[in-house]
Amino acid sequence: MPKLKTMTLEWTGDSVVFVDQRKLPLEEVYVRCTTHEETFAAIKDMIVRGAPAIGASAAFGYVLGAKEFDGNLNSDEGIRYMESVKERLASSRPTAVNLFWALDRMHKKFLNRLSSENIIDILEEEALTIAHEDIEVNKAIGKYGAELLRDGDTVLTHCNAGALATVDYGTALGVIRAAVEAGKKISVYADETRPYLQGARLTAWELMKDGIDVTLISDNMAGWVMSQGKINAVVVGADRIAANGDVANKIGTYSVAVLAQRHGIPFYVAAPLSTIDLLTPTGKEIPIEERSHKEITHVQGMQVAPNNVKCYNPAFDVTPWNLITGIITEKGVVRPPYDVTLKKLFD
Ligand SMILES: CSC[C@H]1O[C@H](OP(=O)(O)O)[C@H](O)[C@@H]1O
Repeated sequence: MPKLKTMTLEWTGDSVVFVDQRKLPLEEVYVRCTTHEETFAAIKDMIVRGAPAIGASAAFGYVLGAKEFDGNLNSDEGIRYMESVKERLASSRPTAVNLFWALDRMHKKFLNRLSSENIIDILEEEALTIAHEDIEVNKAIGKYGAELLRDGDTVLTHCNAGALATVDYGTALGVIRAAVEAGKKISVYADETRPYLQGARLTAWELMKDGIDVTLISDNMAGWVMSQGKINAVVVGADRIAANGDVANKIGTYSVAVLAQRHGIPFYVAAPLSTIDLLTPTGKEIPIEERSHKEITHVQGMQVAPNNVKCYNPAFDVTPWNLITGIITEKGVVRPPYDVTLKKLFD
């Protein structure tokens, strides 16, 4: 009996199993990780992706690392080994702060309780707590966000900030789910989100499975759709929110925010407090991951560009705080000045 099983991942006690999100929606293939190195690879290769999902996955990877150690974890060697496990998992992807938040939390628990005989059980419990908390947090985000949407609204979203980007339920899609659960008729326009196509492959798939009205568009259609008056609000996820409210999210989010402002459409970011990084002052300091050029030159393995063409593939961009109408968190919706209101969330 798995100790935790959701659409995104399953914790069995000695492995973490992911649905391979690279293969969705055409194939549901599962990948079992029994070591921290395999979990590192699953995050790096985007078998599992999405800021909160990455954080929870790394937490389970940390537990697997502790289980691998052949010796006494309560020793200098054991402490050095767990520091190496933390650093290895932290090196999988640089932008989503949830990864570092979860690993810091796991490592703090390890250092505080390493003399306990059942340290591995304690670490497993902490990873499960992180996972279960994520689901509850997403439902709270959904509740607050749903209050911003009216019956009959059409929402545009970018990338996938759904159940597959979290342990379950989703952040931006959690807002849409909660509004529908509250009885509101909500339609969604989903950007396909080149180059990795999280919108086409994951968001459209999730919403159709839930019976929520979704229209898939290519990224370059967002402006035209807005100019036709089809969109009432934009709701997206986040990978890291800086102390001043600048938001790093999937590449293309910034363009959507500019278009939303141009058309007088409210632009909301849905994210848990674990995505807010008060130690990063502004978006300028957020590390932006660059990924393989093959993600641009190939679509699902089919080459669509000339051999050796020069490419630039930033996986994220930064939306300045002054383009963001509100940030929907599990503690409510915060509005500018974010350098003040975000800090208050942690009082
Ligand atoms: C709920 S966070 C989802 C966030 O993560 C995605 O990035 P990636 O698919 O590269 O992990 C994207 O930025 C989403 O908004």
